[in-house]
Amino acid sequence: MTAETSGPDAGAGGVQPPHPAGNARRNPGIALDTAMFAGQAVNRPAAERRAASLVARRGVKKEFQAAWLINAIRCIDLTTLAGDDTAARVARLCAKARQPLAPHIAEGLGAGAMRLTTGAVCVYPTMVPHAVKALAGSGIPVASVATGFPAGLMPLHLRLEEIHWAVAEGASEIDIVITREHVLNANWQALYDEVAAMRAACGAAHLKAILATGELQTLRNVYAASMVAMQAGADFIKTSTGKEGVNATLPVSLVMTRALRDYLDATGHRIGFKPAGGMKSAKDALNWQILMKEEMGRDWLAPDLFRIGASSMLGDIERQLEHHVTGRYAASSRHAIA
Ligand SMILES: O=C[C@H](O)COP(=O)(O)O
Repeated sequence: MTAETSGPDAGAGGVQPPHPAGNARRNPGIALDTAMFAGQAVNRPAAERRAASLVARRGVKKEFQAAWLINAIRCIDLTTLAGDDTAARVARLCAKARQPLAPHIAEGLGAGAMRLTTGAVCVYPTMVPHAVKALAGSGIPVASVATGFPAGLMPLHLRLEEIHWAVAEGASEIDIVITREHVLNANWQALYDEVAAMRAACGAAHLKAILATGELQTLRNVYAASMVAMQAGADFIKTSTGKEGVNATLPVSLVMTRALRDYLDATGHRIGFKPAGGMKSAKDALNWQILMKEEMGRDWLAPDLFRIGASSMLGDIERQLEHHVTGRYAASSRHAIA
């Protein structure tokens, strides 16, 4: 039997207004401690079964779906990471981040007065100045990918310089990529040192560590890389760049949330989670929120601890919400982001 779940903030009196970016109290990191993951085996079939059963058993009641989808919007890092990005495309994306729903939909949902925005806008470094300009006064953070995104295969001093540049241009969140080879060679010290150096380069900007889990070969590696990134001071751990062959999946996300829990138990520090890559549907938005609520609790349903990295999910969410309001579906082209 399906155990349905209520609204995302049902215990706190409805959907909350947007949060400022990042945790109030940042993860300072700890010394590298391989004992926290060395003996950690991960049973893939068990992780797959648990992930499948979570979303199968924990449906979202129809009357609460709109609230969950609105909550997903405030957690989206609205993203464009394409070779043909332009200032004009970024400006259109930022306009969408400021007003993610058409006014008749927001009003129909009773959210017209709520200052609903996406969690952030995420772009390549040279697009940061355009995003900063377009988002001025909105309070919406600009996130920049950096460190040779998506592969990261460039000298460390250049990757750190890229972080400095993006921060100087106004990015307040930096999505870094790790060197996958360090994980594949179990060179934990090298991984720790590079993420710690990146965290230092970020200064006040928050660091999201992209693990590129589709290239880490095993779930055991995913768990270990998650733990090392957190030990080195990551504010968020993020699944994927969106450019790997396999991007965000629920079983991988489950393993990463278990690492978040273990790190919290060991250190008292709350780290955020960002699934990203290939997440396109409103159903994805619901599934990942169910995972967060079941594995981490309601605190991980807010943008200071949960983001969804997506370039093309908002259109489907808007479509579903329009259906909720009007009882019919509009053509998806009517909700194009840019
Ligand atoms: O960080 C965000 C991802 O690059 C977005 O991936 P996507 O284009 O598959 O939505």
